[in-house]
Amino acid sequence: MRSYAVLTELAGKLVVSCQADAGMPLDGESYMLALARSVLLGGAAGVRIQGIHNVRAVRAAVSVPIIGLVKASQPDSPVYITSRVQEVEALADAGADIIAFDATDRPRPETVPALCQAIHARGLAAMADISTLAEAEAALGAGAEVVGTTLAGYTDHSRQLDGPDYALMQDLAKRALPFVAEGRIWTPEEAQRAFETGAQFVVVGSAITRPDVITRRFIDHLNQSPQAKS
Ligand SMILES: CC(=O)N[C@H](C=O)[C@@H](O)[C@H](O)[C@H](O)COP(=O)(O)O
Repeated sequence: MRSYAVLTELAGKLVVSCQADAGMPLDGESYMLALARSVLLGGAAGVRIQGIHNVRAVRAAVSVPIIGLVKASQPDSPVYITSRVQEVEALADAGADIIAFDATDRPRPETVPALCQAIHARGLAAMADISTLAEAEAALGAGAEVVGTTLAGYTDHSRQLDGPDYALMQDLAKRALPFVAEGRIWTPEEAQRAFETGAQFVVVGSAITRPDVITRRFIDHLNQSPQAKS
């Protein structure tokens, strides 16, 4: 496995995912750039950015590491995070330093080794988004530098949890497999626990950059309280 300076640079640090679903009010490159600049002001060491135009816009303005990905639904396949070599090429052209791709064990348009090879051919680091230990082992065996717990709870065959999947992190740590903690991390304490469990770095998204989701959590909680107005 090659070593990538960008992974060393992020070790022990917080990366913030800046994403908006298609059609949401923050869906637009100027908004993504503003979010990226804001989280960097707050001390994020890097950003995770979805979409070619967003990666290009953020790359032009910031020098921190960018984890790039493309979300695109595929015909006859449930995978939607970077699943094609042509997406890898476009992310590399746009200036990503690390490319995140779906490495789950599901029908896919192109294989995990083919994606890793395409990422490495551009001199970039491969971050395999996985949902289980077996997927992590397969992806690292196929050449990925690091796995992300990103898709734990988002495949039918993985543990469905409300919070971060620490059991998966522990399994990865026990086997000394390099991993990034990502997915449903809502508090600084949860991020700290992920580091204590052995994460190389931690990625937080919704808790910082999705005001609609954050607001909904407040509303849902308040609606459950006896004082709530119906
Ligand atoms: C499952 C999936 O599609 N995850 C996506 C991956 O890029 C993003 O929608 C998440 O926001 C990101 O993983 C960060 O996670 P959280 O927002 O829970 O902190």
